[in-house]
Amino acid sequence: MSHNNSVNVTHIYKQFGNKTAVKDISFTIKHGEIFGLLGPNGAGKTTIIRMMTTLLHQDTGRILLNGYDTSTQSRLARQQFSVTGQSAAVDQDLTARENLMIFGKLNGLNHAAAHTRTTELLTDFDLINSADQTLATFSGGMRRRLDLAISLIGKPAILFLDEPTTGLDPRTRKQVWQAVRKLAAAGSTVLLTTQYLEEADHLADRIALIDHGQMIALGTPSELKQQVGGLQLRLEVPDTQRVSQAQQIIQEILTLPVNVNDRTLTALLGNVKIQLVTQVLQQLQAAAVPISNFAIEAPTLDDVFLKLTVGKN
Ligand SMILES: Nc1ncnc2c1ncn2[C@@H]1O[C@H](COP(=O)(O)OP(=O)(O)OP(=O)(O)O)[C@@H](O)[C@H]1O
Repeated sequence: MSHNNSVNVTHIYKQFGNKTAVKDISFTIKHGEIFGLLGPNGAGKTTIIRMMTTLLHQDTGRILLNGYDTSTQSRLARQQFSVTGQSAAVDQDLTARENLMIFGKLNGLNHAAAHTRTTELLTDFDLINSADQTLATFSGGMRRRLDLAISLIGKPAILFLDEPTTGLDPRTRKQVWQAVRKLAAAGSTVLLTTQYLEEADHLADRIALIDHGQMIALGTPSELKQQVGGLQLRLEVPDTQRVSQAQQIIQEILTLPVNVNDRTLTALLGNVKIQLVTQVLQQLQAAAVPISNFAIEAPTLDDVFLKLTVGKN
């Protein structure tokens, strides 16, 4: 069956008693896309995922996974996905290969098919050289890669990935990111929930920001950052006597508000042409205003998160 979108979520609502946990959420995810679902604690992410994975019924609205309705065709919908949690039910005393073989058979593969798939996954996740070691000897990163491999044994079209790198060091985190990218490149659709905005920034093609059960932003990481105001100019004038002169020069050229904090001047550049910044530097030099620090900074997803969700919780 072929469908334009891998996931279609349309106007879903969920109420617990008199608390509306999810309010009119809609989004689509394309085949092979990595989609990030972000939001502060209690925003409604888990409730959305539970409805998408058929563990909970939405009150109204519709969820289609590869065209199958999670409410009316739940068995077929369930065949479309796999869920990777923070702790897969693996056996510490068995080797990586043995664990994969067991899950292969649990997924209905015969011995030969389970063997082939196990070797494929061990290779894909760079575990082939440690395949016959027991999990007790595995590092956190190796364990996480094995968890991912296990959730892929039945070749799911859609993968729900919950906090895949929590507790991992930066190096092993990057290994997991690489494995996820490889997966999506091979055509799997990935729905990622994470507390690390940097992770979503690196991995997700698009991000939905949820707060109080509602979608408050949806876009690529760079589109979301644009909402904060794009690039920011920051410069420092060491001589406090000259700060207001510098502020005036910058304001005149950029025709933008310039904030002053002690010796540091900042201005959100918005749609201002970057060439104008060169003029700022030339004018400051012509006026003999010394500068001790200069930067043009891109906002981070943290800035987006703070701007769009702060004060509402
Ligand atoms: N079974 C339930 N009964 C009553 N209230 C619930 C239930 N499940 C969730 N809620 C409430 O719904 C809201 C959304 O919760 P949810 O767990 O979906 O948030 P979350 O975004 O996953 O949060 P976190 O990041 O902390 O896991 C919260 O206010 C929560 O208390």
